[in-house]
Amino acid sequence: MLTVVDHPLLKRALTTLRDRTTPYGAFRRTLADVSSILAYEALRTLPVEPVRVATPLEETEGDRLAREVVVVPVLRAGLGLVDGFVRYVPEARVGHLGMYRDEASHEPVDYYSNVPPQVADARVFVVDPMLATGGSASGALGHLKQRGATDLSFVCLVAAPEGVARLDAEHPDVDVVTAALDRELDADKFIRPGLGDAGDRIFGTA
Ligand SMILES: O=P(O)(O)OC[C@H]1O[C@H](OP(=O)(O)OP(=O)(O)O)[C@H](O)[C@@H]1O
Ligand SMILES: O=c1cc[nH]c(=O)[nH]1
Ligand SMILES: [Mg+2]
Repeated sequence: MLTVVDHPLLKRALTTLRDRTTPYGAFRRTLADVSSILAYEALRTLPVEPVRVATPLEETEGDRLAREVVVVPVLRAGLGLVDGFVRYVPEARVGHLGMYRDEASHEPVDYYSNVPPQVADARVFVVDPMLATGGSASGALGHLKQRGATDLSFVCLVAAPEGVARLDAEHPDVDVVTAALDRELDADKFIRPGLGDAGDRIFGTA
């Protein structure tokens, strides 16, 4: 299932991120704000279970999270979406998957993996700002399923129709949450209108 999050503050922030004149410091700060809004929406489906709590006046029923949360950024750009998740769920574990997209073939190349064993029993959120061809996201989700994950969501900032279709075909069980569904991929497999190379814009490497 695809959810395009609709919020005026998210729309304004996304416009700042699309703007080619936004410098990387402001880009990073704005992406941290965006990560809170996306995390808030993506975490909406977390299961809770009852717990007794004593107020200063009496005992009553409350809620606690029923499952562990694991957040897995796809390096590098996914790091920009971790803040919001760990702000709301400070006890969340964070795994890392290193992948870059080969410039000629556009296929993802794996270079790092450090995933907590608890993924098998956790609600797992894979985060990466850009879902373009879907190769990186599909590879990341496949890797986590091999490690035992069964309850996965993919959270991004900008999605291309081609990437959404690929996840739908290869990982129909995974919910996708995005701030925007853009028009198309160009000949270089960049998202149009998009925001350019997310990693370079976050880290100032262009
Ligand atoms: O859907 P795809 O076609 O696979 O493209 C999306 C991937 O490309 C970008 O990463 P990039 O390869 O630029 O690495 P970086 O984060 O280190 O910049 C982006 O952050 C995704 O991981
Ligand atoms: O538009 C795109 C496509 C892939 N990766 C990016 O960072 N941007
Ligand atoms: Mg990049």
